[in-house]
Amino acid sequence: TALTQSEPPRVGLSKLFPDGNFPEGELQEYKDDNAWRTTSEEKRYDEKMAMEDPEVTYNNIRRAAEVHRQVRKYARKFIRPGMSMTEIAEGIEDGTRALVEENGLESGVGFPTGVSLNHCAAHYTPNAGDTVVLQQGDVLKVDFGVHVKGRIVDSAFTMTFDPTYDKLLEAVKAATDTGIREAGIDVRLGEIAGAIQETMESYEVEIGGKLIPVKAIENLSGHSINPYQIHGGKSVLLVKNDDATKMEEGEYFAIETFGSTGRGRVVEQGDCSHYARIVNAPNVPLRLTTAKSLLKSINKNFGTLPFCRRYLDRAGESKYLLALNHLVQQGIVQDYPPLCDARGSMTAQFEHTILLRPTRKEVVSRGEDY
Ligand SMILES: COc1ccc(Cn2nnc3c2[C@](C)(O)CC[C@@H]3OC(=O)NC(C)C)cc1
Ligand SMILES: [Co+2]
Repeated sequence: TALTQSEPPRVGLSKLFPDGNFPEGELQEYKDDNAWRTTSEEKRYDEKMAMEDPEVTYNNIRRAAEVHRQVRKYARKFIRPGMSMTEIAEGIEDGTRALVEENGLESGVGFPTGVSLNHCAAHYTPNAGDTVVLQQGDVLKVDFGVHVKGRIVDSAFTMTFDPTYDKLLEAVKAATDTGIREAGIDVRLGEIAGAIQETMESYEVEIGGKLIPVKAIENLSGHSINPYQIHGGKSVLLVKNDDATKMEEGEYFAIETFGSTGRGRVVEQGDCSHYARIVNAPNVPLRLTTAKSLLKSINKNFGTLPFCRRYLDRAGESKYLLALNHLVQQGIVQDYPPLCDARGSMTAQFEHTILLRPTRKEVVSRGEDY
């Protein structure tokens, strides 16, 4: 039996971690008026919870995080200009499904593999027939998810193949680390946003002899994550605001920031690929028989996890577009078109998933790469 991961990655992690214990992420103490948590009653409670049974509490998401680290390590090696977006997305999905030992809704891909290019920041993955090929000068956002028992790790990084936009990537990586450092129990979302924007906008990029300020994208955000629900309802914006909503103990957050050399604002642009069944969707009677059967397939294969058209193809669905658009119109499925800044601008993203544990923050998706 293999004791190390193969290349391409195909060895399930239960074989690499036979005792079922998966590594803890990076630990950060809470700041200021929550620092007391490190040595308090909660500590014993927290440790008791973690020791109680390795499978319980945080072990599921740590298994998902280890899959994420091993797949992205391979992705950063194999993704090269000249590859199609389909080859890139499927290379990541094949690795994820193998390592997480995909098993229905128990474990698998967390959401569609985002491979947004250049001025597009999020929610692009190729549909069948997409012929786009990665170019040398492209700025590629790789945003993919892994889930174990519905606990989703949402983490993303940006890849380039020449140094032109290094300062943009540096700005976004720094802004995301600021967001992670500022996050904490009882911290206001608006405060974190202000700190993110300040870090992001302290950078500029020199393009063709011109200095361009990096802008935080004002209508994108990080978000809370619930079991089987990628967006838990709380948004961590990237620009200063007075949202007094607080982060709470036990919550999971995707801390992601997006920087741009353009407007600093995205609009919906291009064909939709990303969808998700709405949690507590209205139980409207569906007249369209094809919509009824498509909804059954969505519930069976994804539940409320986001999916894309390629995943419907893979599940054996065909000629489903009319039915899918009907489910969107009826408010049963939400569509998420690609989100793009101005043509000619460049956007970058870095993202981690953090756990607000009683005694400390755990950056569960942290790796040696970012
Ligand atoms: C359908 O597949 C997905 C996959 C991930 C998500 C998670 N998410 N939810 N919202 C966003 C995201 C992304 C993909 O992180 C990118 C940023 C985007 O922020 C945003 O729009 N914020 C406004 C509400 C202000 C959602 C759906
Ligand atoms: Co993400």
